[in-house]
Amino acid sequence: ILGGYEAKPHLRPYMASLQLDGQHICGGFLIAEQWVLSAAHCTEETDGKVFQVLLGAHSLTEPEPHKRLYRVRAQIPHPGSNIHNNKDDLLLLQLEEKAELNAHVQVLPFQREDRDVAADTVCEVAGWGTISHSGHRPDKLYQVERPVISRDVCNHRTRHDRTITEKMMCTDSRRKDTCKGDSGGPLVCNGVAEGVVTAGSRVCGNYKKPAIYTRIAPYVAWIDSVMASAAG
Ligand SMILES: CC(C)CC(=O)Nc1cccc(-c2cccc(CN)c2)c1
Repeated sequence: ILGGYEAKPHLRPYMASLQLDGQHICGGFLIAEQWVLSAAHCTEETDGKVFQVLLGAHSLTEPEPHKRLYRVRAQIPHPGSNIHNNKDDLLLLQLEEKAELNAHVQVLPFQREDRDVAADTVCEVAGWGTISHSGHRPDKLYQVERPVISRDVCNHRTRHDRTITEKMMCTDSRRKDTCKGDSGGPLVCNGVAEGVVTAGSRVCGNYKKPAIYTRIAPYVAWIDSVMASAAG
């Protein structure tokens, strides 16, 4: 997160850190007791290894009550996701067991109605992604508020030049922005997850490259069917 600030501990009890060998790779969030939603491109550099999911954390390294690392039973990327574009950039992770819910571990509801969030709506995004252009990785969760920008503005020739589909949304990226390691985290508008951070052009804090999110509502049928099929 660039241009943001340290989050108040445990006010985002749905936040997940996707880790490999104890290292934070991407964000994610709890959508059901045994399911985390994240971004498919987070598996690009994992060389087939399966993530572990840290829940209930504020600091990545310090011991905290209710902080717990879960094994993953299954990792299911959306069938349409690929490394060449940001399309269908979603990843469902089934935990080995149901997460123990408490004050620090909670599910976040996601938007089920497929209607665009109005431009200028101020949403919030949090993550353990880099907090400086030099790539400093924070130990604590950071957050930032960002206004939604219209798809027409985001698709302008000088911005993302018609690559933003109706299944994506954008926020202004002038100074304050998402960055490496924030992928997979939720864009929360009025307390509801509307989008999932995707890397897009993989630049951060440049107003010419607004932040891109995969909208969740268009994927409700896929999410529900995967969770139903693997239930139990
Ligand atoms: C395996 C993955 C972690 C590889 C990856 O995603 N790299 C990478 C590098 C630079 C910026 C970003 C990035 C992420 C989220 C939002 C944005 C843009 N605001 C950029 C992402």
